[in-house]
Parts: sequence; C-alpha cells; structure tokens
Amino acid sequence: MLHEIHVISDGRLHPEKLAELAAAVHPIVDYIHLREKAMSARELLAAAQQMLQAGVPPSKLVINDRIDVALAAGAGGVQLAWHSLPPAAARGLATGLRIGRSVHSWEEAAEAGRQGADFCLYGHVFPTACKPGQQARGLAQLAEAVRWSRIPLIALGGITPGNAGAVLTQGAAGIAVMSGICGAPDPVAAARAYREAVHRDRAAELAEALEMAQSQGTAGGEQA
Ligand SMILES: Cc1nc(C(=O)O)sc1CCOP(=O)(O)O
Repeated sequence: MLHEIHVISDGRLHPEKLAELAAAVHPIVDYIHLREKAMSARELLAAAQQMLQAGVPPSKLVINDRIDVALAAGAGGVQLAWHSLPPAAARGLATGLRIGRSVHSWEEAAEAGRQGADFCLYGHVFPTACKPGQQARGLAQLAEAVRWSRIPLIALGGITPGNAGAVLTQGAAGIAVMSGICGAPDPVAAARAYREAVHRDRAAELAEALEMAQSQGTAGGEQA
C-alpha cells in the first residue's frame, strides 16, 4: 500500500502565503486540505482559486466542510466533519468528488464507510495544540479504528516524522499534518522529512513482504 500525506491548512496564513506554501509543497505530498474555519464561503473560494492558480493540481485540493465551495472551485475533494453534510448526501450532489469524513472513534470510522466516504481522517492520535486539554487516543485505539474501517484511514494529530512509522505500522493508510508543515520555518524541508519517514516505512514493508515471499518460496520448494 502506498501511504498518503495530507497537509491541512492551519488558519494562520494569509491566503497569498497559503497559496505560496501549497505551491511549494504539493509536489511532495498527496493532498492539501483548505481548512479555514474563519473564512466565509466567498473567502474560501478565493483562497482555493489562489491555490489552484499557484499551481496546485485540482485533484490534490480538498476543501474542508463546504461541498459547495469544493464544486465551485473545481477541487478534487471535500472533507466532511460531523456537522457537515453526511457523505451519502454529499455523494448525491457530486459523484466525482473524493469524499473524506473526519472521525474520532472506531464506531465513526466504521460508519464513514457505510455512508459512502472514500477515506476518513482519524484523530487525534497524539497530543496536539489543535485540541488543547483533550486526551489523545493513542496507537491502540488507532489500530482498533483501522480494524473497523472499511475505507482507508488517515491518522491525524501530533504526527511527526519521528512517530509516522509507528502510525503506519498500525495499518493507517497515511498521515495528515497541520503544524508540522504549515507551522514549520521551512515547510518544504518539513514536507520532505515526512515523505522520507513515510517512504522508509514503505521500504520496511517491502522488505517484510520479500522476506515472507522468500520463506514461502523455500517452503514450497521443500514440498515439491
Ligand atoms: C484539524 C485536526 N483535527 C483533529 C482531530 O482530532 O479531529 S487534530 C487536527 C489538527 C492536527 O494538527 P497537528 O498536525 O498540528 O497536530
């Protein structure tokens, strides 16, 4: 499985700076989520258009919460929260959009798939400034959510290049990062560090698969 990296905007950057950041990191990551809770629909659309004009491929742009803005901007995806339109209703409006659902328990992860979401973001795995005072769910609960999810589950919250491997080992299909990239002094270097961490994990996965295939091959040879 190829692991994904999602970058989530942190609500702190001016749209121009955000477009600059997105233009610089999009070749390194898989998706960029425009999550700007304080923006009106009109402002969100303008920010999305700036990102696209700066060179972000539409297929990599995900708009948080607002399916209307996602459609108006021609973005590739929408990320739905508990208060957004349910995935099934969103699907009825937009067959071509990749639909993400934000979830916080194994029950919600299972439900997201039943409702027709394409992937879910599960958080928060580790302590994060984004959720002050709220208990992080940890790796064991992440693994449980992965077991129940019938769609790719992307881990979110406090993910660093140092702990990304542990998260992927639990079966997550990828990682989502806010402050580690948007708040980094050098977002490109930070995105590369995450990509390297995710690749390293992929290399370990391949080595394991190879070892297993070789041992099965040996066993098969003995039987023949
Ligand atoms: C946007 C968001 N939602 C979360 C959730 O648990 O639902 S955690 C989060 C932000 C995570 O930011 P960082 O990568 O800086 O820890």
